[in-house]
This record gives sequence, structure tokens and C-alpha cells, in this order.
Amino acid sequence: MADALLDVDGLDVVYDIRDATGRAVRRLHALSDISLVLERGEAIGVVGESGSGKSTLARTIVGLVTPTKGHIRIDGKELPNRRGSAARHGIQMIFQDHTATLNPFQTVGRILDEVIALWRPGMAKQQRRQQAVSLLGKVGLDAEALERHPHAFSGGQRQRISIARALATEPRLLICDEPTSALDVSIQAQILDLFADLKREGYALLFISHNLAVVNRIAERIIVMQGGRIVEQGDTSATIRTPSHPYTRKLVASAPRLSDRGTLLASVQARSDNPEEQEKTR
Ligand SMILES: Nc1ncnc2c1ncn2[C@@H]1O[C@H](COP(=O)(O)OP(=O)(O)OP(=O)(O)O)[C@@H](O)[C@H]1O
Repeated sequence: MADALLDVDGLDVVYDIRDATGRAVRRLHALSDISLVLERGEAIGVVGESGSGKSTLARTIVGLVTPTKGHIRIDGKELPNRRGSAARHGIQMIFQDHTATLNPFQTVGRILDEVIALWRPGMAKQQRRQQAVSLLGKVGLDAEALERHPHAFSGGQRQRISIARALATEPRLLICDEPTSALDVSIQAQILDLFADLKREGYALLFISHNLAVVNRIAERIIVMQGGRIVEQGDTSATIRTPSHPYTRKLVASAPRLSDRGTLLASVQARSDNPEEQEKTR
């Protein structure tokens, strides 16, 4: 598809399951024949129960898992399955566990500066600092954050910092693997607002969540996965309103208050005035 940003075509992933000695004892088909197309600036939500293959899909796209079959193309060109290759092609991943991306021994300024310097080798120090301040502003943090270490921030703010770090590589696509699941419900709403803002700015999102309400808030299209396969995909609201696959029907039926769409997030929003988060953010 010529105009697609990301084109995943017939992707299979098989894991070797090993015993304690490291010997492969069986194979697990984690992804089977996954195909999806994501347009520029579009947000697609990926839902499915635990073990359905959502993280494997994300990790395969960014080169952390090697597929046994299929193609991943960015701008119509094959994306090499290597660590770092996705970043060079404008794809960044945002994890649930931001501790993985934030070095606790470095200040936020240092964390951001390392990435900016890598991406813009010729940029002068003062300009890099300005760039870091601008990235912090984009995620709702002020320049003061530069001098502090990650542990000085709340969970929601640390997730903001890891988003700023991802944005430092000037990506076009953010692959978000349960980026709000580890946060309090009130903070979740604020981080979701941030993703909605980023989407309005033109970033494409592949947004993985087990929470249908979250996907409904962020993504115009939805992909439903079960047992490593896509069982349904389409417009998010239409799919939630009239799911056609029995598994999607089950997911919708078991989602709390989803029958009254919007209510869940409206209630989350009403509680999003978390003083701790607000105080530290500004
Ligand atoms: N490195 C691995 N080695 C072997 N099996 C794995 C590995 N990673 C995942 N799996 C298995 O692959 C299947 C898909 O896992 P995956 O983590 O992709 O699902 P998921 O939908 O993201 O689940 P969750 O929501 O719990 O993160 C599961 O059966 C899981 O146990």
C-alpha cells in the first residue's frame, strides 16, 4: 500500500519454549498471519486478553523479536529486523515499565541530552538544552525537571519523561505497549490526554491495551487479537457498538461500563485533579 506509514504483512512469530537446561522442548505460535496497515497520523488500538500476542506484535515491529515469516514495511520499504533500525526509521516504543528507559543515575537533562546529541550530532550544547526544554514542554513538564533524577517524580511524570525521550528521536510512529496500565486511574486519564494531543500533532500511534475504554478514547481503528490472530478489525466505535466476532462480543460485554461508552473515561476525568501530579507537573 503506497500511502501506508506501516504495513505489516503475513507476520508469524514462533517462540522456542526451553526447559531449565536451555533445551528447546516445544514451539509456541505467538503470532499467526498478522496483517495490518497504519496510515500516517492514524491511531490504531490493539486489544486482546493476556497472552493474545499484543506485546509480541509490538516487539517484533521494533526488532526486539524476530519473525519466522512475513514482512514489516515502513513507507513501503522493508524494515530490517534489527535493534535500533525501527528508531532510525521513525518508530519508537513506549513501555508500561518506564524504568526500563530511564537511567536512575542520570538527571532528566542528561537522559534527554544523550538522545538529542545522538540524533543531532552537530547541534550545539545550548541548542540541545533548548530542545530538551521544548520536549519537556510538549509532555507537560517544565525546565526545572532537567536538574532532577527520575526518582524525584511521580509514576505519571516518569512516563511523561520517557515519552519526551522517545520524542527526542523525532519519530512519526509511537508504539505504546500498555503505557498507562501501571498508573493510578486519575493519572491514566492525564497521560491519555497527552497521547491524544500527540496524535493531534500528527504522530501515528499503535496503542496496545487490554482496556477497551482506553482504546476507544485514543484510536479511530481497533484490532482485536485472540490466540495470536487478528479476529476482528475496523472502526473503533462501530466495532464496540456492534462487534461481529464472538470473542469481541465477550470483550465488550466484560468491559466495565462500556455499554455506556464514554462514561468510564468521563468518570476518570472527573477524578483527574490529582494534587500530587498537578503539583509536581507545574
Ligand atoms: N520470550 C518469550 N518466549 C517464549 N514465549 C513467550 C515469550 N514472550 C511471550 N511468550 C508467549 O507468547 C504468547 C503471547 O505473549 P504476549 O506477551 O505477546 O501477549 P500479550 O497479549 O501482550 O499478553 P499481556 O497482555 O499479558 O502482556 C504468550 O503465550 C506468552 O506466554
